[in-house]
Amino acid sequence: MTVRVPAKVNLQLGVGPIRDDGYHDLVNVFHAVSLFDMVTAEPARELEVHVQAAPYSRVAIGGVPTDDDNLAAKAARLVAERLGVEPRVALRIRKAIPVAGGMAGGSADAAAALVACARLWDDRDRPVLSRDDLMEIGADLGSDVPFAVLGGTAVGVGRGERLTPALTRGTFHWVFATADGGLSTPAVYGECDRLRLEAGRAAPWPSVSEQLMTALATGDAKGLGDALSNDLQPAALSLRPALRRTIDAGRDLGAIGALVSGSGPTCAFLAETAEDAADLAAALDGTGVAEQVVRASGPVPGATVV
Ligand SMILES: C[C@@](CO)(OP(=O)(O)O)[C@H](O)COP(=O)(O)OP(=O)(O)OC[C@H]1O[C@@H](n2ccc(N)nc2=O)[C@H](O)[C@@H]1O
Ligand SMILES: Nc1ncnc2c1ncn2[C@@H]1O[C@H](COP(=O)(O)OP(=O)(O)O)[C@@H](O)[C@H]1O
Repeated sequence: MTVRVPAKVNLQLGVGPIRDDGYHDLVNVFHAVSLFDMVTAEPARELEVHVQAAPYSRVAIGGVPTDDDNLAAKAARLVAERLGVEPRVALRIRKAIPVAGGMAGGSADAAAALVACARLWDDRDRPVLSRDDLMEIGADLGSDVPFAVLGGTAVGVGRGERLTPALTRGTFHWVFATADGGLSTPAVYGECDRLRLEAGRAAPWPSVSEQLMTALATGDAKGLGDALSNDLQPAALSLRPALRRTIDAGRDLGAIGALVSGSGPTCAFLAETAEDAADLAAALDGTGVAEQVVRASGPVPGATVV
């Protein structure tokens, strides 16, 4: 059973006040893009996790656990528990999504494992677990996991796990600049809180950008480029000042939108056409500001059996 699962970029990441449980209330507009991890699940004597970089990808897999800490392993255990079976499965993960890169690669693998294990263990004719059930189980694994099951473009509220699909038209063309070394998501949220406290600014209550929703619904790439926003960007730049050069380089080379993807350090650039994206990727690669330059388009479906 092999499942293909996409990376995400956040088109809007509005970070509200910190809650009693330590999470922040968000308006999180997720957009799934055509950069995929593959997860294969096959029967085995016990739960095993194997991780490798996808062919032709230069993802550094050093930081990815191969034990029970791997989010895909946690996902397999939760599905087994719900179906009342033993988690006897070997999970083979081929990663193309950068690790700790702000593109939700770990969440993607968890989503893929949920879908793959449910297919492996659930009743084919009368499945116990629906896609909604898998999204609900996913929310216990991480705020971004339900979206990796769903895919497309969607607005997430709460900690990002409560999703409503967004209306979109056409395809958007992206270029991603990866960085050497990741950024820790809790550290970036912590830095966001610290910067707000230092500036004496109360956390605003975020709301969905109408400009963004209109651009998505009409397939207006320029409008989308103008409406992109990420409240975690100042924190990511504070922790990794070199990213400023990457963002500026993309803009100088003609990107119609540029921002840090989620908690970073990957930077995302929007182009008007596929051809513009190819030109931008080639030019950006030549500047040396990125570890790797990757092209992708969106929206694409969530975790899908192939
Ligand atoms: C920032 C975002 C944007 O989509 O993703 P990345 O860019 O890291 O992929 C997400 O909010 C990350 O989601 P995810 O990576 O699933 O986070 P979780 O495992 O749920 O939480 C990890 C930690 O992030 C912080 N966190 C996460 C979500 C949220 N709404 N508020 C938070 O403060 C908390 O410190 C939490 O302990
Ligand atoms: N399957 C997995 N792939 C990547 N990282 C994983 C996985 N399972 C657990 N992790 C841990 O989660 C951390 C964050 O991973 P990732 O989801 O790639 O980043 P981000 O939250 O920035 O999108 C990694 O540094 C790693 O320790």
